[in-house]
Amino acid sequence: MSAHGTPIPMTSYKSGPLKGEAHVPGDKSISHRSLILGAMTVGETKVTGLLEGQDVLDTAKAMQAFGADIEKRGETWHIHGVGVGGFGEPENVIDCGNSGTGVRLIMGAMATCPITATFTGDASLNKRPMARVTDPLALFGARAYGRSGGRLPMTIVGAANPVPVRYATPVPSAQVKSAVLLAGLNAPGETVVIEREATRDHSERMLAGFGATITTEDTDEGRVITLQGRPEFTPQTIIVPRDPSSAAFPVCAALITEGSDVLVPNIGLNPTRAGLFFTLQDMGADLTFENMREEGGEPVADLRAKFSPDLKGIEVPAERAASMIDEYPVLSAVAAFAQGKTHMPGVKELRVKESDRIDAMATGLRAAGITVDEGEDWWTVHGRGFGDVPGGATVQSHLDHRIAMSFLVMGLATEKPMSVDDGQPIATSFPIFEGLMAQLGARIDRD
Ligand SMILES: O=C(O)C1=C[C@@H](OP(=O)(O)O)[C@@H](O)[C@H](O)C1
Ligand SMILES: C=C(OP(=O)(O)O)C(=O)O
Repeated sequence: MSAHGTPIPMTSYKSGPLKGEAHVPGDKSISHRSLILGAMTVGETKVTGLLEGQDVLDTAKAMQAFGADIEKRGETWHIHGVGVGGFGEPENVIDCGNSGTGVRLIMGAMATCPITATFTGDASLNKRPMARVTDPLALFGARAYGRSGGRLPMTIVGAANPVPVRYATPVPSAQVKSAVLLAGLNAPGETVVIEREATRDHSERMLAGFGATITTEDTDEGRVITLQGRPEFTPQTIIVPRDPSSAAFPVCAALITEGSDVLVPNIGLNPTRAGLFFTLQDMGADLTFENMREEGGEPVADLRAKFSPDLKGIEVPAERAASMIDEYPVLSAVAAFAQGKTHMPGVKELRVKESDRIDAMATGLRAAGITVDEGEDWWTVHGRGFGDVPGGATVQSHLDHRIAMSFLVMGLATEKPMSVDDGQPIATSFPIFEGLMAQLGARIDRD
């Protein structure tokens, strides 16, 4: 969805106590992958709990353009796929809207099919680097023609006779890893991806679920993932777990608002995703995992977050970065209410998300009265402690849902309200954010 409508300015006001249950939507990463793998499978894959955020809806549309039949009946999405290597050539440009995951995974999935497709996105996506994906796709035999700097719009000419690839990812990125694995599906023989730092492993888990032969081995080189090409996929019934990256917002809101006690049920605690929650506990948050269990091969718990007035700033371990990469914006908002400094190293990937997230957060935090230091690969938030964060700023969301939601959560506990210039991007990942927060007792208004 490239067309960006009228901005929606929003303001959040000191609130609390927040009480009740927050039922957040389905996991965005798993939702994209369900649609793409379903589209690569002959027969009917059924998905419930799919995130109906704009990013995922754009991926659904794209899969239809490549030939899959996708329909929602009742609460279930039904996908009739075309098989591995069966994608047809889209008649039109594929618009992935705001979604890095969507465009990069789909490029991978089509790169070993004998077809050509052109991709575009919104103003944010068209600034993001794509060479990280097109470089390894070239090794399969695919060609990419984009704007300078490897930016969208971009045309990919798929390899007619793909060869398998062995690729060590130069950046810690599940999107790059997944693009290579999806391309490897239609290459004969063994495709190998090596990642120095483990990133989210939803693709590996789901590929195995659909019937691919895929192994993961931790070695001195890093994590080595080996996939056998040209598998026979079996349609699946998928229940998408709730998104820990969305859960982060009500959890953090509860920690910083006086008297709060919020339960966020059924949250996936896959270790490659759960870093924020351990970091908050390290800061002294009253955050507990209740009813720990296993569902669909993933650890799941109900999160209980209570007002935590004595948070302390910490050193966030760099090796934890990949497991909480999307949560640094909201963590930095919480860090403003902690005593002392929170130092966050090893995070240069934050500079190439929907916005430069270090710059976007640092600018807004400073406007709200918080000192922030930053370098290319790190930043430090100087917390002022609970009850001493001025707020009173209007900040830019830069077409970035997580920036918008982070400042709106922050404003629930600052002395003066916090405003964002545009809350519209929230719909990409968390379309029910406003209603859910209101139900808990948060005052977040459209201006
Ligand atoms: O694979 C995925 O589903 C995602 C991977 C991460 O991006 P990178 O691969 O760029 O780190 C993350 O930031 C994004 O929200 C979702
Ligand atoms: C980085 C994100 O998404 P994407 O890369 O898919 O745009 C995100 O959701 O925080």
